[in-house]
Amino acid sequence: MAVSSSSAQTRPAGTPDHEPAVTDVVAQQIAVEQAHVDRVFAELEKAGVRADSVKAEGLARTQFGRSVETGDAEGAGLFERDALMFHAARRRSMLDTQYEGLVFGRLDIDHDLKPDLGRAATSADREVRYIGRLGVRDDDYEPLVIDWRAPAASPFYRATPVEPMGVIRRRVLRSKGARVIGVEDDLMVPEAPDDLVVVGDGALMAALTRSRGERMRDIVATIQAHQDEAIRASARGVTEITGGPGTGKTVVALHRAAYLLYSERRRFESGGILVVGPSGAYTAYIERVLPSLGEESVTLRALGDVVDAVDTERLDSPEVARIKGSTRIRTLLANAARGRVPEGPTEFRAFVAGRAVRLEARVLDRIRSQVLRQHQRNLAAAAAQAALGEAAWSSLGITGDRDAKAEFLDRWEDHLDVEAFMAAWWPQVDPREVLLWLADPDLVRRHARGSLDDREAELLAASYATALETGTWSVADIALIDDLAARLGPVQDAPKEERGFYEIEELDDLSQYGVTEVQPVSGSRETRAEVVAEDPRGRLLAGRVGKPDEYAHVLVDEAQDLSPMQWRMIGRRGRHASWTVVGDAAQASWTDLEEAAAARDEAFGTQARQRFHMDTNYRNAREIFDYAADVVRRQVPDADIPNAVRETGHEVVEGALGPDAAGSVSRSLEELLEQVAGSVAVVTPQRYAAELAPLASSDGGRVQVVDPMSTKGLEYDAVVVVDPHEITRESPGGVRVLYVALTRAAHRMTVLS
Ligand SMILES: Nc1ncnc2c1ncn2[C@@H]1O[C@H](COP(=O)(O)OP(=O)(O)OP(=O)(O)O)[C@@H](O)[C@H]1O
Repeated sequence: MAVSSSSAQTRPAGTPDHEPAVTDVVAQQIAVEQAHVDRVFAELEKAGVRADSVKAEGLARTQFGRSVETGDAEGAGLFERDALMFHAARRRSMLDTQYEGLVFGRLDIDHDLKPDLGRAATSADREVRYIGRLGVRDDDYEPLVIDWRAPAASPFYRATPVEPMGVIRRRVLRSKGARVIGVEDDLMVPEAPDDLVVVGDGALMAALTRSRGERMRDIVATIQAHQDEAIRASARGVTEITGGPGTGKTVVALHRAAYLLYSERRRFESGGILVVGPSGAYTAYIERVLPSLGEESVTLRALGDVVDAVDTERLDSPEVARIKGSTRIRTLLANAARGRVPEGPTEFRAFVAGRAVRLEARVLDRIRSQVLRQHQRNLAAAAAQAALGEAAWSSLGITGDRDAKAEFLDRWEDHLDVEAFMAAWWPQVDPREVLLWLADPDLVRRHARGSLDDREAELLAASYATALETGTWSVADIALIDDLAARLGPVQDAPKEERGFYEIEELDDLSQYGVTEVQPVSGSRETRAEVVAEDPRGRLLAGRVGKPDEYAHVLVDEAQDLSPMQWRMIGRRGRHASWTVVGDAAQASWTDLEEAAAARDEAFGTQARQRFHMDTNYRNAREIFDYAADVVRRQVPDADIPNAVRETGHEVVEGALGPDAAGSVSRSLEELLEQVAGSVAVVTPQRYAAELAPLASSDGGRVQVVDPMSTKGLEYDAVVVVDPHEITRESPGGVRVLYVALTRAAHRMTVLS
């Protein structure tokens, strides 16, 4: 640790009159900052009491909307809200050991600073500004801490020695709860004033060297100037953030979400922000970032979890995923959604108003097509019944008798046979049912004629047979369920009286047997759960697929992986939204980038776009990243290769896998567990997954065994990459997915071939 300046004024009382030891100076600086942090916490305690009463009056949330810097009633409302958030955050912090400090920054500012003159003003002319996760003022309404998102905090992120923006010293405070445990300074002028101590080797390096936990941390104390630009960019239109692995795209995008909620709270809190990521592991990994920034109102969804009632992690084979992801499949979905219900009736026969009516399959098909041209299927039962009635009357060949027709149609409306026929011919169709119809290869071939070949039809049908066996959907199915839901319309409840009727019947039946306690028809939760557990089909159809929620802002991470069908699904949730889209084409697992780009453009509409490019890799040690970059460059010459900033002196270790894969991997694992303090991952292709799975229990949960696709967006202290050749062979994106696996390690990596 470096101490570049100190003086008698900054030494603690009683220090002998010689240069103080480095630790003394640091301890003393920590004590100075601790005094301020204590004041902030004391103020918040008082504010907590005030905030509770504000809350009781229901006022707090009606007064949002302006910067915390405002001195009027709205500012007060915002401040009380911050106090409320503080109390929520504190409760959370007891559970969350990662929670790092409410006050994390300090600026010493000289408003008349002339950078080229070098020396800055003495303490009397300087302003001290503290930066934190939320804004806090004292009784006189003087700011004790400024919210990191407020304009007044901006120099903390933007000041550089070339353009210091008045800042002499930028200080980052590290804390554990309310206790300050370290400070790191950056000097923005060539020489510090005598009374200003500068300690530390820079906060960024300190942050990057720390070990990785199970959850991503926020970077609010060390956001870099180019990242800050993307975070604070205009909320309108589409913001695209690109850059290679580890360049902070995800973490920047999440801070942007927090910034949008701060700068336009009314719009984004009521309209909602949706964050979509590649997998459940990813959402679990990032889920603490926004709460640690004080924001709880963002919806996080994995691609397998975008549609309500369905949540899956199962991946199809690359071949099947390609069929399900391409918009070519829409022909099949459209035809299936418009087609006959399998096993539905193929003709209608009944006596209505004393007349024998018979309608053949051809007529029924024609009526169905006509009705569906104007209506969504699930909303068209009444229209279908009416059209059927007209057709039935025409089939009788009676002309000119208006009264007879009116009487016929009247009887038709509530005829029991017609009702029974309608229930079978035009039932409410769950979009998931339609997908399960596709387990029939003949039906797929018939409906997909011209859009899928026979082999593709075969593969697709087989995948739905698998769904029916396992009771699980695949991630790619979710977008198809969503597409079908949009075609079919929401499933309608049966009319209320009807249900009442059955309930009474059941009640009567049971009472005959002396049963006194009667369950509702839908059954108790336990019974339903049991049925669902033993019945794969029941599992696939559990819950209700509702209308998609719409959001005011949609943030898509790992956007390069979205298939065209997934873009359409997300697009339905952001029809009136602004977007933040984050990605790196060199890490793509969806191969037809052009088709995906077209679907993405359709989702964005004609909105203006702004682009930000990140070119510094903050995750991987330079040795690790150079290794990965060499691999990807060979096959993807135009890959966007960032610059890794941190060296460790530890090269990537290459080894042989040998016939005993588990033995080789576990030896490498032991070494890595010795070398790093945090998380270690074994990234393995499918071939060794079962054999290596037991390694995950080693070392108190520090080790994870994961497939390459599931590591997207994640990172670990150390990684063993197993059989890179096989990873390339089995993955949908080939070497691009291997590139993902090779860029997950922060400090150490072993590759076993
Ligand atoms: N300014 C910063 N200060 C401290 N750490 C940072 C900073 N920027 C990025 N990082 C760290 O770098 C790592 C990589 O960030 P992130 O996961 O957001 O990168 P990414 O570009 O999304 O990567 P990938 O495309 O490989 O998933 C994270 O540990 C993140 O906390």
